[in-house]
Amino acid sequence: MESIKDRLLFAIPKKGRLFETCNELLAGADFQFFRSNRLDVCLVQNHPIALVFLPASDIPRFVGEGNVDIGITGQDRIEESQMWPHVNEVLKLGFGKCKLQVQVPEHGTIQSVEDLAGKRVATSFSNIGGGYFREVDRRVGEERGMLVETKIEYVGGSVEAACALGLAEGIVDLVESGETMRAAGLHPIATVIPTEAVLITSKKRIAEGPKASFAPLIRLIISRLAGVVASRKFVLLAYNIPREKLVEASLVTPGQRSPTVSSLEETGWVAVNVMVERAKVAQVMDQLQEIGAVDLLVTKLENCRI
Ligand SMILES: Nc1ncnc2c1ncn2[C@@H]1O[C@H](COP(=O)(O)OP(=O)(O)OP(=O)(O)O)[C@@H](O)[C@H]1O
Ligand SMILES: O=P(O)(O)OC[C@H]1O[C@H](OP(=O)(O)OP(=O)(O)O)[C@H](O)[C@@H]1O
Repeated sequence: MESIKDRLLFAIPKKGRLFETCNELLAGADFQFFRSNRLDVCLVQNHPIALVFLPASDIPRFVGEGNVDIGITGQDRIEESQMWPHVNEVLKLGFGKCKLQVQVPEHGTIQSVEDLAGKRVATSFSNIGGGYFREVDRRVGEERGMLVETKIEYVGGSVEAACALGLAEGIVDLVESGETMRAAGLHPIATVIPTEAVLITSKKRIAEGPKASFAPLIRLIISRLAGVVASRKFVLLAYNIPREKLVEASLVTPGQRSPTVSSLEETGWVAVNVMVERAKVAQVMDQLQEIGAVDLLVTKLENCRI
């Protein structure tokens, strides 16, 4: 295999929730690679980059300790590995969004974190969960005038089963749709942190490593991924509107800098092209129609730089 020594090392989650979208991002940014079956390192064909496929939970450490230059992982994993001081978060990627929540059986006697203090909590996030409950214990201990110590029980997966199996009275786990939580008969009583996938760079590798010359390549990765992320977040909206309604419509669709406005052949009418957040576009179209816009067209963005 060609040497990876002279290449920038880019860590990507090798499986799990972030894997698929990471691959889509890399393809969207035109980083071309072929990954042979089960091989965890592969070369990008059109740039001096080697992709290293690692567990999402290990990526903060590899980046933080300077073994790789740049990586994608969840903010929760960075917090859990206590690597924030050693990495720079350079881009929020807009996927892998969920919350780390304290959950308890829906119909049980424990219905607040204060009720849970001093009992057992199962989690794969021992550092985050431990830190959170140390603070709860301190507060509850002061109120009760006694030492309160919640026991953190580490489990590697299927955390939601812990209460039913009698291992713990509550859990700390990730929640996105809430389906897993509800299926296990649990409900949330507190949010510990929100999280999403981010691009991180190594402070150590950049400061001390022999790879300072990779700075332009890191800037290219950030700029290309930011373009793909923005193109997933925004759509292009085009509409026609009487010129006298343009000011009012521009308040609803201000665009990135300002809307692109061109005259129509029909006197008194203009055509507007503007970027709108995908999640808000239906509501924006309703508002524009109320104002008097017609011929509204939404186009998906393939890529962009903003
Ligand atoms: N339900 C979810 N919705 C959105 N993002 C999630 C969800 N579950 C996990 N994530 C994000 O994806 C990251 C990886 O989670 P996942 O459970 O896929 O990892 P894994 O493959 O089980 O474990 P490892 O970290 O060992 O690779 C999490 O740290 C979190 O940031
Ligand atoms: O709120 P939801 O949409 O149901 O998602 C939450 C679930 O997703 C994650 O697990 P995942 O399914 O990735 O598998 P894992 O248990 O192997 O980590 C997380 O650990 C929860 O169990």
